[in-house]
Amino acid sequence: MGRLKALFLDRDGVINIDHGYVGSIEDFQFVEGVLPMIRLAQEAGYLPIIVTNQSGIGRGYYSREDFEKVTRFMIEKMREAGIEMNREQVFFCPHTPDEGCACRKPRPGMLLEAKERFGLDMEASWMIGDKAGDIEAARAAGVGRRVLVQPNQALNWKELNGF
Ligand SMILES: O=P(O)(O)OC[C@@H](O)[C@H]1O[C@@H](OP(=O)(O)O)[C@@H](O)[C@@H](O)[C@@H]1O
Ligand SMILES: [Mg+2]
Ligand SMILES: [Zn+2]
Repeated sequence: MGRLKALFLDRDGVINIDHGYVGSIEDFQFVEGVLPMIRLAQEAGYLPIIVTNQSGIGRGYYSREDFEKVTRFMIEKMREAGIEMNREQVFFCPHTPDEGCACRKPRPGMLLEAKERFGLDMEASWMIGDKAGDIEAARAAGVGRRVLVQPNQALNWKELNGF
């Protein structure tokens, strides 16, 4: 039995519309079509894993608790859409760019933490991001397939081999 393969997902601009430092449920709108896409990937054997830069916390725009509230809401909606999702599948970086942390994309820290937690086959895994830094983080973490989407546009995964 091969190790688990992941569908790594950026959050803002991929799962929800990136309005800029989304820190409340009111501002959280799912990108049209993204939930069915994630469900399709899960049915194809991919573990959805969210890796998100949340410098809004470090910048003081919203708190960690605000982020956790939004995350609970997001997970609930994903479950309602038939996706098996829990909090352990969400990794975030609360730091500002100038803190020089290891977890902020384009650094691979969050993806490597997920690899350890779930015993992932990174070569067989995918990354969907809306910024170059998302793709760089995935490449640095050894993720085999990396897709840059237009911000706030869901991808039609039937067109992509592998799903
Ligand atoms: O796309 P992910 O990684 O899920 O999250 C990105 C957000 O944390 C925010 O990242 C910020 O970049 P800076 O962190 O200020 O460079 C800005 O681009 C915001 O518009 C954006 O909402
Ligand atoms: Mg993004
Ligand atoms: Zn960090």
